[in-house]
Amino acid sequence: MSVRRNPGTDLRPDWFEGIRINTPAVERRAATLPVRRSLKKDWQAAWLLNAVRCIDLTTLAGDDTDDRVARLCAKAMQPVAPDLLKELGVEGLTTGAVCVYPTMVAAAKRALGNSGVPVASVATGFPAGLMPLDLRLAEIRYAVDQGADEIDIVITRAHVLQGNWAALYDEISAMREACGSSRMKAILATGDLKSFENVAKASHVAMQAGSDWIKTSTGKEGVNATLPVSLIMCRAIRDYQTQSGNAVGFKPAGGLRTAKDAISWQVLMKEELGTDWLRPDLFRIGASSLLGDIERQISHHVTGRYASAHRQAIA
Ligand SMILES: O=C[C@H](O)COP(=O)(O)O
Repeated sequence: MSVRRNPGTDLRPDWFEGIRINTPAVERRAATLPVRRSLKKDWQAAWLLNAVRCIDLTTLAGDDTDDRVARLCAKAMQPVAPDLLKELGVEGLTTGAVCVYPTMVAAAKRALGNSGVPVASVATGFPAGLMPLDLRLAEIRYAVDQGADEIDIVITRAHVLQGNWAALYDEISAMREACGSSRMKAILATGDLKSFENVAKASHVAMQAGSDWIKTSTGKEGVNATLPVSLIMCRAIRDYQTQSGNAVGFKPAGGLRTAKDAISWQVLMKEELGTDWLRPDLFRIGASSLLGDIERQISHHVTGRYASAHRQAIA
């Protein structure tokens, strides 16, 4: 299967400079999403299983070890108990990827073997990104050498806050080049960007510079993924596709913890971008502790009761 890439474009400020956001309208629209669908039971299970295949199962903690990463990878390869999957008639379900720090990539690759589950590595001085550019690029190359299939970069927030779109474009383009054939997600750290206009413009620049996905947050900002900010980013993806013909993926990350969150974000993708954006090549959910609640709800769907805690996912 050929791997989808966004080739990017030249920097085109004319594609985004005129953007104005009607904040109350965005917030009203986002507020309707969690209640928009009263999903029938069977559909609910299907949406939860789909969320699982789109999760970037993540550990990004200072006390990560090879053993913890190996346990995470075991969960990524078998995210839902086999007896539940059998009842649902589902085989071969894995998460979309695992996401780790660069020094954990080799351990993740070893643990995942030939399962086909990709390894995503954060890089570029995650989470703040305040390192000289040559060191950030070297970190990308290190993660790629270790075997990372995907690289989650962070941007220099100051470039956005100062409206320095050329500097932002050049930085992300250089990162894209350093990624080589590994696909790149650009983390905008939207909680740091001060306005919806900045989020929209940074989304456009990141896509023009060749990001394969745009991602909301590191999980370490004061405010991480929200539905209003995700709506802004999805509309930027839609506009960029109209302007350039290229499809770019979306990854909300940070603070997504419940099965209800997983469904709300999928409703957003379906309504704003269409069903192509419910597949792992165009949609990922970055989460360290979402899978447990999803498995709980799937278990309830299959057995009619909630399983005891020891049966639930570590993540
Ligand atoms: O990219 C993924 C995020 O770091 C995960 O954030 P979380 O720990 O709030 O789920």
